[in-house]
Amino acid sequence: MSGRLASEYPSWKKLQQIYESEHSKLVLKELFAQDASRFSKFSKEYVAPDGPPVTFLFDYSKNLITEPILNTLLSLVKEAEVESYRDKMFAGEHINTSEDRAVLHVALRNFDEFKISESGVSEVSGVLAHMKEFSDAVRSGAHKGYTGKQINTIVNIGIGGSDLGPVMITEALKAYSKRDLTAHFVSNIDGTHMAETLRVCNPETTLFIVASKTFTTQETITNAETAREWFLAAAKDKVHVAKHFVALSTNTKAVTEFGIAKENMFAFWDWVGGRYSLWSAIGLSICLVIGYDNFEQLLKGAHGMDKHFKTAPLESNLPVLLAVIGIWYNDFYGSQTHCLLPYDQYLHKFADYFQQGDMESNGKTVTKGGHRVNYQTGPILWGAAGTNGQHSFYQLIHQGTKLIPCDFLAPATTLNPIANSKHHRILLSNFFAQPEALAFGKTEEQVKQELGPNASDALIKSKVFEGNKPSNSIMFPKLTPATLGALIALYEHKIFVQGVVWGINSFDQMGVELGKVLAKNILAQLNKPEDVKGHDSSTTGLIYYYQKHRQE
Ligand SMILES: O=P(O)(O)OC[C@H]1O[C@H](O)[C@H](O)[C@@H](O)[C@@H]1O
Repeated sequence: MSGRLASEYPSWKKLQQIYESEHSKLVLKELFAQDASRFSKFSKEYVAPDGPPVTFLFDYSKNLITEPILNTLLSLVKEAEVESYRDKMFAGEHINTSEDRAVLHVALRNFDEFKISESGVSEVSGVLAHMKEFSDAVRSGAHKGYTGKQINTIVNIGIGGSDLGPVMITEALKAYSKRDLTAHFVSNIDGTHMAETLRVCNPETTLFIVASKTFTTQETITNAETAREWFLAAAKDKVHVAKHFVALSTNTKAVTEFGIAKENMFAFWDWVGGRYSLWSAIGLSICLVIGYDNFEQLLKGAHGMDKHFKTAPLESNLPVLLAVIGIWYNDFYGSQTHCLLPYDQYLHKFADYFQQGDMESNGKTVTKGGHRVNYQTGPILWGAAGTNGQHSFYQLIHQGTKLIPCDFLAPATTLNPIANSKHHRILLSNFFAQPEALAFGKTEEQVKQELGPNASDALIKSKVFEGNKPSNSIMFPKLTPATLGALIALYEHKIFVQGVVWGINSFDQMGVELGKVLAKNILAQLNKPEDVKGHDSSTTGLIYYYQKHRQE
């Protein structure tokens, strides 16, 4: 975040040389054979410094690294002054320079421990108390709808960071949820999303949560207006809106103009980035689903990781290690993508969530100093819950032409030990087997032995696994709210470290704007062909086709 080009650091140049001279010799099978203590050297157990008990094992031994490579990567982190920028973030300095804002999602889960002086920080506990009071009232049935019935359905209307976090967490922590409260999440402007949701809602028992940091996002405001119309068609009197609509936002004026009273608004501040906002009032739907106490555990789990990130030396700092291993593949091996593979059905939205977290943060081409980078920045992030991916895209990871580093995550104990935990043992056997197969593969010799003397050469070749595909494995005892909080914070800080090394601003998202502006202009031209002006022939042709075929 210094704005310097990463390629100018001495360690970057050294890493390039190391890669060129050594990468063909970096063979996992040999690295493991040469060093019996490789696992203990390249794995760490995280134990939360305090707060709710959280622990997990981070095994990074199946990576194409040696101690000298790792040390050089850590020198890169030093040269990029990551520690100093980390301290600036925790101190509330305005490290989001293009928007002149602090970056303080850590203040949302701080419980007054780190001293941070930025306006709004002292209001965090008040908003948490408001969230507790309101979620308790809805969950207990004390908060009633306009006909006196209990609320049994919530609809969170939001998009991007005002949707993905709550969706991911409410899925991940479903085991802790109030099962008689149904939660829906409407994000897309496509009317289908709202229409299909309203079809299963009853206006007397539904609470709408309008979640938008800016309260100007076209999708969210349009969806909220439609929901209000639908509600008023049944409730008739506007006075009832107060019991059925709340807002989560930084924009009091726009919330009030929409018709939601200040008492029904849960505030947050401009120093909370959208993709880092699940810890803020944006987490209200999470509180409603899992209860405030579990939400607080989630925050405390993340806070433990914040403390670790803030104080652990670089060589044992887990977000730093995760970040530099990612940089090694992204910038030196030329890997374009990174795969997140949780072996836990509850985490099936984990990769979707970090698609925004990582790609919106580090998908940048200019440094903070305005220079175009001459190296790769953020990876393309993707993934799915195991074992489903094994029956679809893993083929390419195993035998395709691309190097795809993977992170495997799994709980030792399942929250659903059905059939005597048989399912879980099968699941975990796959969690152990896949990284092993990726790393060590299967040689031509082994295939020949298996197939016998009559097998054709082509068949033998098709069954060879080259191996040497890197991965991290993260294993935790059980998926608890605090463990999930720590894992999310681990990846958040990984993104931070990588952004600082690449010299980019991980906290703005200018790239999202152009499409929004063009869409607004086109919306005003959709009525008549003669209004369609100022576009290339392709865009004009597409709009004409729509105008010819639409039926409204
Ligand atoms: O919460 P809102 O202000 O409605 O913003 C929702 C989303 O919209 C934008 O396009 C941003 O790129 C996202 O970072 C943000 O999360």
